[in-house]
Amino acid sequence: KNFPPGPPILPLLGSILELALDNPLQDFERLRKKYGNVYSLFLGTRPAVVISGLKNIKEALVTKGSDFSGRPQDMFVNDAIKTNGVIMQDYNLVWKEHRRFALTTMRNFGMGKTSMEDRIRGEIEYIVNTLEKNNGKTLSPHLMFHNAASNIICQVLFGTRYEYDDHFIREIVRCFTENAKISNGPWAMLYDSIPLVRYLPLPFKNAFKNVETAENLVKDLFVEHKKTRMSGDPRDFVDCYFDELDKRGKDRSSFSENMLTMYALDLHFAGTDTTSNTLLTGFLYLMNYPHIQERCHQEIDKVLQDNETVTYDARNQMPYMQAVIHEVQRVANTVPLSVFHCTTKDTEFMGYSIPKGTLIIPHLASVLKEEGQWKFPNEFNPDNFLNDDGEFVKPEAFMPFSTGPRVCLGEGLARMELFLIIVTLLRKFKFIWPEDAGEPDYTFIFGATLTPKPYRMKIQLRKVTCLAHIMNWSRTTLETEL
Ligand code: HEM
Repeated sequence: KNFPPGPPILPLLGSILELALDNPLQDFERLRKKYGNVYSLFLGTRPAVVISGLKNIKEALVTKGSDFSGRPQDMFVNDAIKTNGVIMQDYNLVWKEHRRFALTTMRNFGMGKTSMEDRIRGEIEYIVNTLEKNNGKTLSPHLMFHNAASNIICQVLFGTRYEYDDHFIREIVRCFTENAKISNGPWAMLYDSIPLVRYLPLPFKNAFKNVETAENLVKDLFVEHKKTRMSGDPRDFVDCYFDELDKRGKDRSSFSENMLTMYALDLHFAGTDTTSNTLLTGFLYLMNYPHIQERCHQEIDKVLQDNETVTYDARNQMPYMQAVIHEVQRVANTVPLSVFHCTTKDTEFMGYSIPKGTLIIPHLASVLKEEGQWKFPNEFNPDNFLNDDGEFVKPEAFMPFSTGPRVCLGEGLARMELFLIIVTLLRKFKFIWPEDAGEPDYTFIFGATLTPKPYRMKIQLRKVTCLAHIMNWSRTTLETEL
């Protein structure tokens, strides 16, 4: 009663036939135009409310944050991850304690401070090496960026990085890629809509096996950590968690080794595809808007001059670069439907009644292109983030990390990664759309995150202007020649 309007509901299927399974984003937009910024859908027998537009998303996720910050608990994805970890944890003490722990830990490790920067810069050296080896040639950057994002989060979690053919990382990536596909596909939909099928040996069982495989791999790492850790002198996130377990003694509240296993996998999953897909989108646009890339080069050269390292602080002197990176995130639209929320109690919203346990889909994509919020909603244009004086400004509608109590926990880390990687690479290289590549395709492959279609980029070392750069360039060029 008084539930938001929506398309007709079929028995068992609900309104699922309204959505194209391979990419429902256009359907979400079509339904928004027909039923308004707050409308309902039935995913099988499960009621859901889709919320679009800045005003409504803010009202739900911020103003009524405690009513709207739950997570659904009886879906395929919960059973697959056994409801440990933080991403799918309900709005409860376990979530609160673990979220606070991660934020404090990452801050102490330098979330916004130098040591986190060093971890990121260390990984950037590997990207630079790869690009230098390909000077004058073309390469496909997908694996390179994926590996870099994965390694940065591995450095934070486990204090180590991995070559891409390493068994550990290959298996983790395989498990998550397969599970992301199963979670977004028809088997998960069937699992969620018709509870009886859950007991049948259908392909979704593979997802449970994959989670077990990933858990066992991480548990092996914990064994190693326990052998070498020094209590009170943590090297990484896992050590910090063990210190926390020691500190809590018998009264561990929600902290446990099982929880850590899924938590580590959660953070790795959340921090890899998101960041790497944003980077891929960034370089796709920078190559095809050479005048924007050229302006980035000019600002970087002017601000950094012959400073050897790129620091995160330098962003405050680079309004244009900041605008470009934010614009990349706006068009990348990496997590278009956020992570699904759930109402924690019966609540009133925009004149509608929404019962406790209703699935909430924050349609972030609608805000990132909302008419009236942006100067150029449908263009790639850094002016969206610059005022008339050329200063960087961030409109309220910039919410690729979502908003409210559930806002992305890795936002600080992700922003630092994007700035350091993009600026360091643009400082050293020019990225060119290959002559034989045809027209660029800006459409995305739909999944838990949006991925740009595969592309190649041509690498050209820039004519270097400062001494530190010349020295560095000569050494690496010489090494390559040798
Ligand atoms: C460009 C990169 C990234 C984007 C666009 C992004 C976006 C998002 C979004 C939209 C959500 C859902 C928020 C909600 O439920 O309302 C989220 C949640 C989350 N993100 Fe990110 N993210 C990024 C990078 C990262 C990184 C690097 C980490 C790892 C440290 C991370 C960890 C998480 C976690 C743990 C959550 C769940 C938070 C909770 O449920 O309380 N993310 N992210």
